[in-house]
Amino acid sequence: MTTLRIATRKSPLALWQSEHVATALRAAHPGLQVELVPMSTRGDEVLDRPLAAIGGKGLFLKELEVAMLRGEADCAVHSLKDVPMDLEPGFALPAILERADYADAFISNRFEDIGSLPQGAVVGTSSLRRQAQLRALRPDLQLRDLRGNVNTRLAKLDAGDYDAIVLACAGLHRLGLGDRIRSRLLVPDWLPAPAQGAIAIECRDDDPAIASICAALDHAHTRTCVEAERAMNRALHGSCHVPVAGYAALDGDALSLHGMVGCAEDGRSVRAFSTGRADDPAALGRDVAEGLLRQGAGEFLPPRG
Ligand SMILES: NCc1[nH]cc(CCC(=O)O)c1CC(=O)O
Repeated sequence: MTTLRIATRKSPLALWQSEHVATALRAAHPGLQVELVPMSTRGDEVLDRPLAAIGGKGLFLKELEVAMLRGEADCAVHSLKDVPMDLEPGFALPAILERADYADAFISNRFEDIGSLPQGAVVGTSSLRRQAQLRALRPDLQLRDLRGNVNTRLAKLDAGDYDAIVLACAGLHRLGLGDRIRSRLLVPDWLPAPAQGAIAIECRDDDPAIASICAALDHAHTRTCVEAERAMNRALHGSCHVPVAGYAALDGDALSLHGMVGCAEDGRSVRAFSTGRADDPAALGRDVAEGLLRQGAGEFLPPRG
């Protein structure tokens, strides 16, 4: 191969993540040429409607997958939390990079944390998962939609449209905006999206040469954790239509997983925690999903079938 071509979305965060992968691949394979193929996706273009209404997270992948099928790119870089639980047939994730900060960030120009917001304050987030957790902690808050890339969302906060917003710490750190974080929202009180903070490389599953180049960046510890989180989400039929949150930690051989399913409208939620073996993260994910369903999570999930 002469040059490895990475398909990427054009948002500043996507470009940062793809550059990060390109740099790491060049370091892992001296002499390898790597270039980015930036492209726009429907998820980036339709900003006036909630993601759930226009087809969900897969929208951020589709155009990049088409480019790989057409031979215009060899692989694509994604935030793993935006990757659907079941990949399109014919694709694989040969590398999951070491997870950065997993936590959500509370961001405000006037308030330090959720607890110090005044009664009835306006908080911006379009994430059902974040809305459900905010409602549970503070039923008085007014939650308003907030879409667009990270810089757009910060600009809307600065324009005074919101008293506070919630974003992922990882994205802020990557864009050099870590100083905007007023407080980190931490496990177990607040759970992130499954796989938040992890970057994945996707490629065609019929191209072992490319998969093996990418696999040099795989981080086994992170893969174990996010497999537990994604197996839980899969067992719940989670998607961006459902407020599902989860975070797994690995300490030696001991894997643990916190899970939550909630209701964005009224903040009701169920939570589960369990521990399992590092060599079977999917079993732990299913175990926590069963615990959530036993407690009535089904009520918050869309009808099956
Ligand atoms: N939903 C968009 C998205 N996808 C990944 C990140 C941040 C980086 C990450 O979580 O890996 C963000 C922004 C955010 O949620 O604030």
